[in-house]
Amino acid sequence: MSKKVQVKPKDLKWKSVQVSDTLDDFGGFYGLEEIDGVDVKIIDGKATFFATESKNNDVEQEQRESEDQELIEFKNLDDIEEGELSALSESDSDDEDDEIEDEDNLNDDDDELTENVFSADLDLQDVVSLVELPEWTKLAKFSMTTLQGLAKLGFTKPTEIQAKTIPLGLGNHDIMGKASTGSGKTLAYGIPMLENFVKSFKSKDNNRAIGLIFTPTRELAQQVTQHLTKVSELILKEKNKYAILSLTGGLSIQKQERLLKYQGSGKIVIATPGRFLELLEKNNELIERFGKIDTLVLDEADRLLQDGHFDEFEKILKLLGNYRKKSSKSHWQTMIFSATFSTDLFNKLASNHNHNKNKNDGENEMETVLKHLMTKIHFKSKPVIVDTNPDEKVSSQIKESLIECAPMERDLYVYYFLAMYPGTTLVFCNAIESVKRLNAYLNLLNISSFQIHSSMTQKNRLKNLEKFKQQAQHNSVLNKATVLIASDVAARGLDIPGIQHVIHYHLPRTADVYIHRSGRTARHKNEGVSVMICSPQESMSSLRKLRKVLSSNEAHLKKGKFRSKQKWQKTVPLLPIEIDIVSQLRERSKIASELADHDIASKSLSKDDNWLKKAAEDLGIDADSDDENKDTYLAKNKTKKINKTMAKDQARYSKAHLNELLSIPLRKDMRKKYLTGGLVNLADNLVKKRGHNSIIGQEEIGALALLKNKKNANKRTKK
Ligand SMILES: Nc1ncnc2c1ncn2[C@@H]1O[C@H](COP(=O)(O)OP(=O)(O)OP(=O)(O)O)[C@@H](O)[C@H]1O
Repeated sequence: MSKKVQVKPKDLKWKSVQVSDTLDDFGGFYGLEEIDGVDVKIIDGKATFFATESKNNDVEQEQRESEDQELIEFKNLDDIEEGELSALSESDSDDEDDEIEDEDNLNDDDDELTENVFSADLDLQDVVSLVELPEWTKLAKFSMTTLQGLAKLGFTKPTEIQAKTIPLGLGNHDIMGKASTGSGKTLAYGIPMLENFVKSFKSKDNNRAIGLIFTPTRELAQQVTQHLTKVSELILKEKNKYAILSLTGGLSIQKQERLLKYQGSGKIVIATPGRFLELLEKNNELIERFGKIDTLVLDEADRLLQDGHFDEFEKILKLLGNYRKKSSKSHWQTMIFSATFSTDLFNKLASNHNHNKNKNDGENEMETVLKHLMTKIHFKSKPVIVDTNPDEKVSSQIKESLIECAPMERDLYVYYFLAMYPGTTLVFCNAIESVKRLNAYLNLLNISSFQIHSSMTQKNRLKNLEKFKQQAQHNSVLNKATVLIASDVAARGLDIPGIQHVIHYHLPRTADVYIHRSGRTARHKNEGVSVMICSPQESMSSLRKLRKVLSSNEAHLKKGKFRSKQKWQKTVPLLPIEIDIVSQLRERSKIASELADHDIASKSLSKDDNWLKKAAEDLGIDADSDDENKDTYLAKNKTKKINKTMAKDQARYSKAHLNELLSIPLRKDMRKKYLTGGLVNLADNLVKKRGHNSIIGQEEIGALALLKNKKNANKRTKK
């Protein structure tokens, strides 16, 4: 009886197996080999090979001859049943160098196979552990690709909205999903679509488009694309590099048309309606291609169905719907998701329906909204409504607060907040000019600040977002503030990791914008702070309206069980302010504000002059500045800007003065003249590096902890 000895995977003599040359018939296989007379045992989660001794010598002998033809057997992970693991050739660690050396000999195709189909670090241990995601596998049967993606992202269990909607999505139901911001809606609709995508590799029509996802902003489309790509990275190999494709404005349409021509590209498309309509109208073939989709998704649906997106979206639905009818295929599955679905957001939809009349007593808000939606969007059947936050409007993981100040002191209190709580902060302004100005103001105060707004090019928006994320990572170690200042284009859906605070520099115009802005913090299971800065007048008017909408939850009104509406929340807790710190910041803030006004006004004036000169050149006339003065609007506008500028030496002096002030450390309780005097031995704290990073004598406490302590303190005093 010949003895079995352990052999290394690379010493095995694999024989390649002839298979048909079209990928489809591989049933997901990318290359196939077989071997006989070798046993495989799983030891410590790793495949170990045992060959008969005689085989072993031959194996070594022949291995050298067949080395460069080596095609390694890879089984598409989706075909691996639990517990059944084919013998996958894998090098153990001491052969790593040879393995790398071998790879150098592989020709391009083999390179592609080795690198594309199976990442070397995904050894059996990982594959075995992948199926051990019980919280997911008890929900439904998922492909190994999806489980592998979820395991790699560390998503050990589904969020509530995912657990409730994924089985419905896999069951091809139409869905209307509502869940608080940061609760995982992207994968709630993304995973059922990815499962169809994985299955499509076994279907004959491997080029068919599987799904279309529409988002209201380019950034969100980019983010959803990245999110889905990460989950399905295992199957998205060179061959499928463009299978999940983002098609948005702001980037080259020619390139997007070229990418759509690649074999296997655009099986899942994430698009903004404007650009997608432009592509459809330029190329009828795309109408046929995307008319065949299985699933259509509207992310941030309420925003998509207003703000002018709806007209474009309606045209897209008509083009694809007409094709669908002609091809007499059943209608596609439709899933619409948002954190906010409130009837007043759907006025445009309900314009030809007076929704008050059509509203049945006790009908809840979601049903009313859905009724209007169904007049505009053709569903396969009545969508299943999944509402995981019927009561609260703002995620319960967000601590809200308010800073009341004079209208001209907004800058000062933003500066105060950032000085006191140097974390990662997102500041929202209602106007692009305010974004630019605040960005200049904070940079003058040596605070890392970046801006994104809709009048920037797409490339610059994405670049600034990237720079902000990198700087935030760097600064968090140094406990320094990093700020992203944004207009509401950034409010929706952006998932920027680690945002600790959201500041509303201006009060949002509607409740849903407030919810979406605040939802940029407290993502998934994290907590965060949302601070509104408003004047006393605003507190009495727009803030009261905002709070009333946020607190009114009609979900409580059930037919026959009329319960009184929750008393709307009269107050949001005021943020405790250290007046002595504010007083030390006042002069710096004033100089920085003036310099920021000067910067913005000077840039704007020079832009106006250039524009006028260019316009005059184009018209072949002299740029006569008098013309400009004759135009009262231009003249007034110009005067306003000139009044904000200062003479060059004045600007230089102010800057020098500001830098001098910035070199003086802030100190709590200015009254204490001596470091060792008073109740707290400041010197001791300094030596032991206790207390606030940049304010002497100030205790180190974050805004979230401060508000939580305050809330608990209030509870205690009420008892
Ligand atoms: N099952 C999960 N386990 C852990 N984290 C998850 C899970 N699903 C999603 N996440 C993470 O939670 C964060 C929020 O996800 P996502 O952006 O999909 O939320 P959302 O509900 O779409 O938010 P918004 O309403 O702001 O668009 C992301 O960072 C995502 O990676």
